[in-house]
Amino acid sequence: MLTLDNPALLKQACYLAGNWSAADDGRTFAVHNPATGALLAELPYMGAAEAGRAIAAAEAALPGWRARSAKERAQLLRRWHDLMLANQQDLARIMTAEQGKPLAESQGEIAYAAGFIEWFAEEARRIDGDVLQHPQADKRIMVLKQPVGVCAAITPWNFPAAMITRKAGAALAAGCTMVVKPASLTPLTALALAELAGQAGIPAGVFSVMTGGADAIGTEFATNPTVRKLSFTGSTAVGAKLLAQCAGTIKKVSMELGGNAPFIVFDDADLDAAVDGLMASKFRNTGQTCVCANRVLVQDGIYDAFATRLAARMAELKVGNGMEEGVNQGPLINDEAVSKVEAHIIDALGKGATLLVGGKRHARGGTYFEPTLLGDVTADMLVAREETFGPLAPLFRFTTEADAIHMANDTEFGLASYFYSRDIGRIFRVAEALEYGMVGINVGAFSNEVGPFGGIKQSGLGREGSKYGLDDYLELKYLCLGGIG
Ligand SMILES: NC(=O)C1=CN([C@@H]2O[C@H](COP(=O)(O)OP(=O)(O)OC[C@H]3O[C@@H](n4cnc5c(N)ncnc54)[C@H](OP(=O)(O)O)[C@@H]3O)[C@@H](O)[C@H]2O)C=CC1
Ligand SMILES: O=C(O)CCCC(=O)O
Repeated sequence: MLTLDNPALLKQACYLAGNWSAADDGRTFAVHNPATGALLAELPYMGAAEAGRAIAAAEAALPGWRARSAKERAQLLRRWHDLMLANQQDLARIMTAEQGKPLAESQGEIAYAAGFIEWFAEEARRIDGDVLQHPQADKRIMVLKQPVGVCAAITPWNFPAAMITRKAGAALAAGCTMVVKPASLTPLTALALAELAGQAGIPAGVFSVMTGGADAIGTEFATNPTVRKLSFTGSTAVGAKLLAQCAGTIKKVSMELGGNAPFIVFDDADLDAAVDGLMASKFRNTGQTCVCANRVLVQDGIYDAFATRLAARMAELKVGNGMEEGVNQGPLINDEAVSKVEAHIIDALGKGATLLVGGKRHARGGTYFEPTLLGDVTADMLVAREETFGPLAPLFRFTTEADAIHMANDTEFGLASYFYSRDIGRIFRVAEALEYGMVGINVGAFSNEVGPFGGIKQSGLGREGSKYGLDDYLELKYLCLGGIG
């Protein structure tokens, strides 16, 4: 049983056009706690018809929302942010219950998620146009920035709050309206955020959250001509499908997809700092993050020392129910996630890797898994190519800087990368050579509302958060004014 200070935050309905609604046919699906298997809620299993109505409500709300002054929109966003922080403990409890991450991480994610709303409330006031010099003296060029219009978003289960606010904060600040479909595994945090948006005074239809059939809702979002932009965070396969579907109505898209992050430790690195950085990067959310280190590349001269220090730190990790005090590794999200980690370990050991720590399902049962360290991992193993999305750190050995850059870039993905070095020349050379949207240099965690988050290659399109994140929700309009002279 989930105990909350404000039980009204635990929803059993969807928030469409400002009303709490059931599916048209009354169908529901169950949401379970991955730590215990307990049933948390039965939620509406909606489809294309309800998605079409949510989009129509977002269209109806658009003229009023975009006509408000930037200051008014900013004030409402600010109120939403404040309510998120006022309800931080309950939101974190809901998140840990449905997602499994330790409560401290959930509390951190609520603060991170609220940070995007606060940031875009501030940025809303600075959506300024431009006046440019025309090549002819009697004319002027003006550039206006206007909201894209109705937006839709599909979000994943690994960050149930922040992946919504990073999109919705920018959309609402720009003057767009938005319909969100959260992951079916973690919809309760999203619905609690919708409750708070309503309490903040964000008008009906400006922000809606609907749950149900991913394929039907996704197809409606991607093909309905009223939707002018679709923003997606999730797997590359689903992102590619949505991108193709969006082509029919030439929508703007933002895609934040899978990664295969290299974490490079050079001989000249501060080893303790590198171990700290890897622990932060690899084991955040039990390894279920698209920016988690997926391949740890370690230079020959410090390979053994790094492996020994890392193994000692990993042995300290406490696996358990995220609601328990002191736990820093929760369960994996489901059985498929466990199977993928197991498959990567079995494949690597079969091809010559060595097991240094962990390696199997945790004695607690369920979807708990032992934090695992593998040595002597090579490019022919599955873990070199695929995102593990679990608590597995594979160590690859390299000799030269050129080898490290080649190995790091040898993937179709380009989201996050990390390296540790104290040589300033190397820092510039390697940072410029890495084919990634984000590079952590002597840091293992870089996510915040100010930095532009996003990837290249098959990791996606567009940037979220930061002063650049608003651009994805704005259109430029060119006005040419004559007859001045
Ligand atoms: N970039 C990232 O942050 C993430 C990457 N991943 C990667 O993807 C792998 C698989 O995770 P998974 O949860 O299956 O990711 P998915 O891409 O399947 O799910 C992400 C979101 O997309 C929705 N979705 C699923 N199928 C469709 C569809 N046909 N049309 C429209 N929307 C759809 C899901 O809805 P529903 O939940 O209802 O199925 C969910 O809201 C992970 O192991 C990881 O490697 C996963 C999550 C986040
Ligand atoms: O895995 C993800 O897609 C969420 C990104 C986490 C972050 O914002 O750091």
